[in-house]
Amino acid sequence: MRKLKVEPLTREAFAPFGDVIEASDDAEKHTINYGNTTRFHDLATINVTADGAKAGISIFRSAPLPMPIMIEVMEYHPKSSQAFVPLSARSYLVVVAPKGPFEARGMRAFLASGDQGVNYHAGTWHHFSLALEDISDFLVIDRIADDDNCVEYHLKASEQVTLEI
Ligand SMILES: NC(=O)N[C@@H](O)C(=O)O
Ligand code: NI
Repeated sequence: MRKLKVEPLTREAFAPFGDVIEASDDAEKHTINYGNTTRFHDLATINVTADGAKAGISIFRSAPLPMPIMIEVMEYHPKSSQAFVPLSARSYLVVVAPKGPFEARGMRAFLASGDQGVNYHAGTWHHFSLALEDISDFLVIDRIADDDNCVEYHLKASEQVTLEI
């Protein structure tokens, strides 16, 4: 089975797939609250209200998958973005592929720190949340509606990969 190398998560590397949510030096910063707070401004493009839907905030409590992690299923949300912000101060994995027809060779894996969130843009293929080490909580900002907004693809055996951390 092919091994997919895990890369460090950076805003630049993740740009084709979405946004990285972090208090980085290159973010637009505003000093507010009489100088007591720095606002790291407008870090992600949230798009969750298509077809009259509403924005929602949820918490996902994810259990780590057994090692080595095998990527067998991917998904995307055609109508909305989906953001994950770690609440357990622990690294986690992000696996994505470019929008459009799924291409296994287009998959990329990233190691996110406990200080980095990700926001998948609508249509970006991604694996469900991949906790590491222990059960981890993620704050999730996504679209709340009763319609179907999740397309799943089960990878053929020849397309499946294991993650090389
Ligand atoms: N199914 C669900 O709400 N979660 C997935 O979209 C995910 O990306 O974890
Ligand atoms: Ni998702």
